[in-house]
Amino acid sequence: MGEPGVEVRGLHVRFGAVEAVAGVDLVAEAGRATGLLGCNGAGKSTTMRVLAGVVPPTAGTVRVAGHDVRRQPLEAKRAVGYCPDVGGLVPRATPWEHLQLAARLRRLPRGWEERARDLLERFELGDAAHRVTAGFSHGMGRRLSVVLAALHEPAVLLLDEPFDGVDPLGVEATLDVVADACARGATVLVSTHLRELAIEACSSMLVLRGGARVAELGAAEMAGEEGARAYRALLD
Ligand SMILES: Nc1ncnc2c1ncn2[C@@H]1O[C@H](COP(=O)(O)OP(=O)(O)OP(=O)(O)O)[C@@H](O)[C@H]1O
Repeated sequence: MGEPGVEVRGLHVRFGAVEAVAGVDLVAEAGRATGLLGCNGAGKSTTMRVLAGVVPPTAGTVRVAGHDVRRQPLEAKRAVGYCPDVGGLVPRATPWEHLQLAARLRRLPRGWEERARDLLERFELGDAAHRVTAGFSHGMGRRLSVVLAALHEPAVLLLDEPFDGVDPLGVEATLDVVADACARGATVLVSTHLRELAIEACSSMLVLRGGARVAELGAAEMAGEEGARAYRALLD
């Protein structure tokens, strides 16, 4: 088996007196989607931010596509496509301008426009491609954030709350993006509160509580009423 796409050992993240992440271990394999679940404040977004290179780890080792986020930050960031839980969009820019900027920053070769147009159509954003995002609904913003994360077919795709407030067509398009990424051998992490969508999108789930990992379950173990009860029990 090759190197895991994401490898986190003993991750701690502290913000002043708050320990947001308190010793998380996580190994996510290439070609698979892993869910990050847990209550509000469990440390999911902070873990995602560390993987995306937005927040530095206080302690622990974090490798993304084989690159240490502390020692090789640029290489690690290049390997990642990140949909943050909030923000990330420029209100006065259109989706097409966001895509142009992403393509330039990532030095994408000619031809990226076709994939960009295809993604916009898949996410029903074709008609809004040249409207500033300031007027977007919450769900439209979520969908555009997934498009931007997926544009360059990253080795590691990080989707933080991608389904939040998104309509069924957007959910379907997001599930397709996750499946496509897995099929081409990417490592996918999806943070969500929606257990049923996590089961659809991911083959295994990591449950966090109080900044620490409390369980790792297969999708089947989370399914149905029994799975719902098992998950609920992990949250208390
Ligand atoms: N920049 C920050 N400064 C101070 N505390 C922070 C900061 N970011 C996160 N925290 C704290 O860290 C803890 C974990 O937050 P985090 O956003 O990672 O949780 P989460 O599991 O993503 O929650 P949610 O499901 O509500 O999105 C919380 O107590 C939060 O208040």
